[in-house]
Amino acid sequence: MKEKYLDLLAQKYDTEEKVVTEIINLEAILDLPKGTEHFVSDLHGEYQAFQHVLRNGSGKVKEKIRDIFKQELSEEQINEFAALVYYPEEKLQLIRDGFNNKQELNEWYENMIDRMIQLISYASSKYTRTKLRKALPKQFVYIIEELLYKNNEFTNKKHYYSTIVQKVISLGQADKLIIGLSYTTQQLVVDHLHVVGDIYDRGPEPDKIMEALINYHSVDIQWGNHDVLWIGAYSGSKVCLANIIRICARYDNLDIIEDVYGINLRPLLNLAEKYYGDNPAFRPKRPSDRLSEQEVLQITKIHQAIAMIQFKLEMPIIKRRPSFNMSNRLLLEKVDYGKSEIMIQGKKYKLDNTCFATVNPEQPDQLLEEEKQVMNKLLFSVQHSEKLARHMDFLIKKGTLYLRYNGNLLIHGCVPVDEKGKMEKMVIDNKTYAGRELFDIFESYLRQAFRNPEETDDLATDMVWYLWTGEYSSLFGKREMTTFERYFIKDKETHKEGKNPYYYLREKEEICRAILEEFDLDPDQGRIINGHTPVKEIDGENPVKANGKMIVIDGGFSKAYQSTTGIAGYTLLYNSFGMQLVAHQHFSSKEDVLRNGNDVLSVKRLVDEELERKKVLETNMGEKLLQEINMLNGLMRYRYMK
Ligand SMILES: O=P(O)(O)OC[C@H]1O[C@](O)(COP(=O)(O)O)[C@@H](O)[C@@H]1O
Ligand SMILES: [Mn+2]
Repeated sequence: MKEKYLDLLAQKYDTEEKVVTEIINLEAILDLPKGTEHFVSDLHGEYQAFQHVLRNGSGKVKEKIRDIFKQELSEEQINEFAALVYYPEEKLQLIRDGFNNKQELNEWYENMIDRMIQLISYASSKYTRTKLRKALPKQFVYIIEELLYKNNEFTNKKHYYSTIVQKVISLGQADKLIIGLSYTTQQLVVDHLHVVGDIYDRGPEPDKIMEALINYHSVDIQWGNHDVLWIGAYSGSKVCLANIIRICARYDNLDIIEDVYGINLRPLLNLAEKYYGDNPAFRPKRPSDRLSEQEVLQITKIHQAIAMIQFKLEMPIIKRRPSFNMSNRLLLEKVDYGKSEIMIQGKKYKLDNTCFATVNPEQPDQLLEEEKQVMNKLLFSVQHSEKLARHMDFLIKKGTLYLRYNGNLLIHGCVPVDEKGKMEKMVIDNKTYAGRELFDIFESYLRQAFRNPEETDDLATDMVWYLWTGEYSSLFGKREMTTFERYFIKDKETHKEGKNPYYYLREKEEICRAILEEFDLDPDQGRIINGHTPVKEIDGENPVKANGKMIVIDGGFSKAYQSTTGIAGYTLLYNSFGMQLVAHQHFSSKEDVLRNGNDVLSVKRLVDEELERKKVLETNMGEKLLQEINMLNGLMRYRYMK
């Protein structure tokens, strides 16, 4: 077996020199400082704000510009330069419009190209030349390398370089070069991106975020509860599908379903028009000015129709899966339809804003024939949307339920524990799981559901819905989801969703250490990185918990939640010098950055400083490279050193 493998390897490295070169190359990489990891979470469809954080590398781009140019450029010029690197196409347009003389513009080009080359040279100092080359715009690699490796000490060469730049300008290529250099800079400041869940729901453009991630140079995703809801819908779960449409209606985002993913809502609208009227509890949350009263009414009707379908669809699942332990959510059975009341935990509540026209009180879990047909059509449409297929494929390919990366544990929600901090157990298919094993079995069910989209009611598909809303789901982390109560009961007491004890126990170092150990990570070195719960900076909450073992970075991108956090949330950077938490102020708009240089105010907070600069050798990637080196050494002995 081993020899066969080495023979295969020898096809790629077919000369002694090739093997030696690769070994030396890999050894050199191991000795370089580790690349910068960038952590973001809870993007919730806010593409513009996300783009900004991505393009400015949570402040890294400006930091590098400042490092090099603080002596020669004013703060205003630094902001201008940074805006150019973030949004080169638009900024160039503005700059060009500002010049009325070609000569001056050309001087500006020459200056700018020179500065950008300096910036790239600085930002790439911890990479090999090969890696830098891969990040350069393809059509300009030769030119940029000539400019990069110039040596100003030999002034006779200066003329040569100036000639190159002037040629680029006179041939009308300056804009393209600057744009290419800007994207290279963005790529160099962040080596790898982690998205700690919740790309979808609430905001208007999750699809654009997906496209940006698909095009990003290096990324992994830890699924959030909202992401698995979309995966569930695509995998055949009708209840997940009802949920995503309900949330889109609630946030006035039905465009995503109809226009972006091409899913026909007409059958649902017809049903909605037939059975529902206006209802204050179901009006969209942030109706925009672009909506007419008629459109608001339409959305309100769709919202009710799909919410009622959702409540009905939940019931058979709860009944066929006793281990989900959700029988208290069989709410439609607890309603007194005559009196419009409900009994919850022994207490009677009045129901308001009800819309039970399609409910048969004798059999409240029964869908009308029309409702069934609507759901079948919707599911067909969802499973045949090419764009959705591409996005869901990517989520599955790059995503996991949790990730161990460079010694840290990345999870969107929580590790379900009891009050004492012991991992909660769940019985699935007659076997008991807890801790890491529970995560692994959840993930394998999700993948199974995705592989079998034609199965709509099997355990795997039901399990995806459980991940959205179940008590021991690592993504949800709450006792129950009180959607029904939020729509129909005034008393806010019933809206509470009791959190898993994890959310107060994670303040304790020993709990976090135990979790890290459960995931086979070194508790002295590792940390847990969490998303999901907005950090209420307003109330003095600290995102760094448990003596630094726990970092909560809910990005707070979601506009709907910014009033509860007081800021626009956090992102995290982890480079060879240590970890830095970045607090972002509310993002106004791209135009504001472009015109006024008003970058989001990002305040850095040091989480931890490495005593010695961390090298690639000490990372996940380093481990892989070491294995490769070992194999190449093996090949060397086997083939060439006889
Ligand atoms: O803010 P909305 O639209 O009422 O949604 C509230 C629901 O969202 C959830 O908070 C889940 O979403 P998050 O993962 O963003 O917290 C549920 O627990 C809750 O019922
Ligand atoms: Mn979440």
